[in-house]
Amino acid sequence: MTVTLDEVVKSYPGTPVLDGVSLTVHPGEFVSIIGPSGCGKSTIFNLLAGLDSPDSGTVDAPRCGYMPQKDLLFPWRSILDNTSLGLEVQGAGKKEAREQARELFGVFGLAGFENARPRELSGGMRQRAALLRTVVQGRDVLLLDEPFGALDSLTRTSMQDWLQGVWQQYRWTVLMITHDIREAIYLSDRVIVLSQRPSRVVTELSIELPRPRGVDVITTEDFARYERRLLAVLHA
Ligand SMILES: Nc1ncnc2c1ncn2[C@@H]1O[C@H](COP(=O)(O)OP(=O)(O)OP(=O)(O)O)[C@@H](O)[C@H]1O
Repeated sequence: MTVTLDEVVKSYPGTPVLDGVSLTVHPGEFVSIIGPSGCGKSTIFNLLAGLDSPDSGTVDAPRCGYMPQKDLLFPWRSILDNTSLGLEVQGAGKKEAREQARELFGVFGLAGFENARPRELSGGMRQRAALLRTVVQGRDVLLLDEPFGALDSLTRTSMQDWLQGVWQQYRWTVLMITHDIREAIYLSDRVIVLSQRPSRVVTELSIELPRPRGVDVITTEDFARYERRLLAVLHA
């Protein structure tokens, strides 16, 4: 099912945020949103997740799994119980929820950590656990709000590489917010650039780099060309 925002306008008291934003994400696509700080990226996610409503325009989204910037893992729950929580909230039995989550532990690089507490995990592992919790809920679309924003650059690079690989395998429909142009290019089929607040879509760039992508794609001339185009738009 396709995600669509059509001419969406949204203001908070005294702050016009979205000024007619239109965008589409097709099933199985990986799309990134980049734009200046405060331009309304998280607001778009809140609208898609049904946590807020637009002043005008339409939002048409299937059921979205939302991974917020903070991992929000409960410190007192095991990783298995943290990752099965979303399914339990949706009404699944505890045993069934745990089994479904457990099946993904290998792919998410968490095998053997089922009974660990969040504090025992590295930053990258915590983010993978938060993503696992979102994915296991079986939503049609994943909304990832700066999933790697808080990680150091080496961990971040290996997480991007890992996400590229699992996405290639599962082909989830993903909409991701990032501040990192290279991350957007490396992972996405399409990059959407927003203007300063009140924001509109200024550019959409299709990333036609062959998949699966390895880290060596980052040093290619095609990659550099995409990077230059996005930098030019963002600093126009
Ligand atoms: N619930 C709210 N009530 C009032 N103002 C809000 C609310 N949510 C967001 N805003 C304001 O709306 C603007 C856009 O916020 P939003 O978090 O969507 O931007 P963003 O692009 O995600 O920012 P960043 O890149 O810094 O994470 C900001 O000025 C913010 O202060």
